[in-house]
Amino acid sequence: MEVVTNNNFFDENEIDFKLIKESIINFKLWEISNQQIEYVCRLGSGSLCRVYKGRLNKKPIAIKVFSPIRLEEFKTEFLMMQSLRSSPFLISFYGVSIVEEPQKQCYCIITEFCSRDSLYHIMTDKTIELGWNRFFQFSMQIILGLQSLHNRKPKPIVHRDVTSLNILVNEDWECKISNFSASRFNCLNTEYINSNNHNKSFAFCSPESSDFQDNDDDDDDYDNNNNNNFLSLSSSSSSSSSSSSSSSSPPLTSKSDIYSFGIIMFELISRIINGEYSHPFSEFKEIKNDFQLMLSSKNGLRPSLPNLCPQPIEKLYKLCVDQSPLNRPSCEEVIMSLNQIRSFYLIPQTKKSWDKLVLKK
Ligand SMILES: Nc1ncnc2c1ncn2[C@@H]1O[C@H](COP(=O)(O)OP(=O)(O)OP(=O)(O)O)[C@@H](O)[C@H]1O
Repeated sequence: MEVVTNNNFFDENEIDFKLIKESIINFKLWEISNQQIEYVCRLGSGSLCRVYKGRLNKKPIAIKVFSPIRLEEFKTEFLMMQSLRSSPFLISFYGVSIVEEPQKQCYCIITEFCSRDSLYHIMTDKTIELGWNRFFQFSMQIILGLQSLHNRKPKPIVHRDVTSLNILVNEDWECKISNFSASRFNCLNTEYINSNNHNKSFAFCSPESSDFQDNDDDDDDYDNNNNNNFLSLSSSSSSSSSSSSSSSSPPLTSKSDIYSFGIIMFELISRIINGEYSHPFSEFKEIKNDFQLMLSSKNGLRPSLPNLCPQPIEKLYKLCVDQSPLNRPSCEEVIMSLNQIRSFYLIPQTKKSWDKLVLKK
């Protein structure tokens, strides 16, 4: 019998699933038997997975099923989720499971279920009325979620794919930051830029995301200035994506997440004042593809807020999407600002004039 020696070729019958499972750190610790899970219906699908609603011990859950070719993404998301510290504004992680099919094993991440879908879905639903109270509530919850990532000890986490699609909202209208599969800590290398997987997120990518020059020295200065010690997959995971060394990656830090938060502010503000959702950058008809979008944001172009936007909110938005990461506020500063602006809004005279700006159906 001919022996096939090419490593790229394998007979599916010979895949040792047990070995794969054992190679995933802490899998057994977090494993939930598939028999305990009841599947209810399909919720949606992303670029990496299919998502189902299910039940575990009668409690509603979301089951994110990764196809076998997405094993690396599964490992990344699993690594991130097990290292999250509990926060009401981060999606709660319950465990992992395996769906067994003949010659095929799909790995699943089990999380809490968010019945109102994503913040994006809420903003695009014209039947939902959004006013300034929701603006303050959602913005505060998102920034508190980010703060718990950025302040994680001993190693902080940068999400790096903060978009309104990745903010899920539960029955009680609480925002939960989710989808950590893109939280590769060296994500913005060429592989990421060229990937179709994340094409929805370009409008949320900070301008420094498209830097490719080797700027190790800058990285050091930047990290010193920001007291950053961000968890890096290159040191904490065996993921293949980490092999592209951080030496050629731009200095992406918590301030990249703040930029993305600023773009979510734009989405909320324009939805509240205009009464309908506008995609960030969609006003610029000359921008036809993601490359042009990245180039334009690198050249300082930003989605423009409605003319009537209250000035303190506009000021905070502009700071968050500042060209220089160093000028962008930290989560603590955003929280302080939001609290001050909200107190100002609650003064009856201000409230009356700001509420007049909200377009009601
Ligand atoms: N916990 C949850 N509760 C309710 N719906 C969820 C939950 N998790 C995911 N979904 C739904 O499934 C969709 C896809 O999930 P998710 O964004 O995690 O997939 P993905 O493949 O990682 O996405 P992307 O294409 O951004 O990489 C979400 O937009 C949402 O509609």
